[in-house]
Amino acid sequence: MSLIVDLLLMLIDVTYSILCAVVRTFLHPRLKSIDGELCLITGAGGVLGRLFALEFAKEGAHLILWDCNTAANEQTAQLARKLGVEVRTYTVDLSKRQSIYETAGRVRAEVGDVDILVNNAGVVAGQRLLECPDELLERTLLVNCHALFWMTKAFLPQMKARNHGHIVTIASALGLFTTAFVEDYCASKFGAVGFHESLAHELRAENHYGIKTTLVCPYIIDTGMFAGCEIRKEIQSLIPPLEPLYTAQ
Ligand SMILES: NC(=O)C1=CN([C@@H]2O[C@H](COP(=O)(O)OP(=O)(O)OC[C@H]3O[C@@H](n4cnc5c(N)ncnc54)[C@H](OP(=O)(O)O)[C@@H]3O)[C@@H](O)[C@H]2O)C=CC1
Ligand SMILES: CC1=C(/C=C/C(C)=C/C=C/C(C)=C/C=O)C(C)(C)CCC1
Repeated sequence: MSLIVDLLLMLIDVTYSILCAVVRTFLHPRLKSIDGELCLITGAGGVLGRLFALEFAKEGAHLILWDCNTAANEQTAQLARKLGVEVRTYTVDLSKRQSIYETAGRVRAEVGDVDILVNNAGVVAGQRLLECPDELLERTLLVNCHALFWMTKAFLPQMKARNHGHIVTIASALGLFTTAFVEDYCASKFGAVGFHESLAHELRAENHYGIKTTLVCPYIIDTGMFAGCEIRKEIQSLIPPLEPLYTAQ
């Protein structure tokens, strides 16, 4: 009996979500202007991070780009500068709390208050749990989940003081449901989703309506991060990987 009720509830939920998506296809939500805003993107040397940087730059936002890969981060910066915005790059290890706090201090001193924070950097161990070195499993939690605490502690106070800001969490569909062999990733992304939801509640409870939050939970994107990941052959063509540019836009 409870299985039938569960199935019915799921059907109502899915139907409602599809209806909302159809309505949004025709009635686009109002876009807010980010012209002149200061936007910090983590993992900006990666595939999605670079595309986010370029999309934000096209809208006139100035950029602060963070990545552990200095060369890739600089490449993103060069591409963004061609679009006429100011860009600063910082090399940082998001798996280390001290590295985050030190770099955040430099940003506050050298550039000023961040308006939009895009927590995009992410990693996956990519090995079976029992064969995976402990450090690699730990790193996934540190980068995908713990870093959200430290980034928010570093930049939310100035947002609260101005009642202005936006915190974007790039989580994953694997923060909403699970599949096999990605225990570290699922644990970290479920953590990211929980973090986002609690933070959104906090901002509402404190009447900080000028600070927005956005949670992004994409399915597999064609960036190479999940290159070996395949779904059942029968449904592969029905749900192909997402295009990186489509996802960023
Ligand atoms: N690709 C996919 O299928 C999906 C991805 N996502 C999420 O989207 C986000 C972006 O993914 P994607 O663009 O594919 O990944 P990429 O690997 O292309 O980009 C991630 C970037 O983050 C950097 N990075 C990794 N670890 C650290 C660290 N400790 N400190 C600082 N920077 C670091 C990487 O540097 P380096 O390359 O040197 O490690 C890289 O430049 C991630 O959060 C991911 O979980 C969500 C759903 C699906
Ligand atoms: C869509 C879908 C499925 C597979 C989902 C997968 C495999 C998602 C992987 C997401 C990743 C790797 C995200 C990275 O952040 C199932 C379970 C077959 C059931 C049918 C719907």
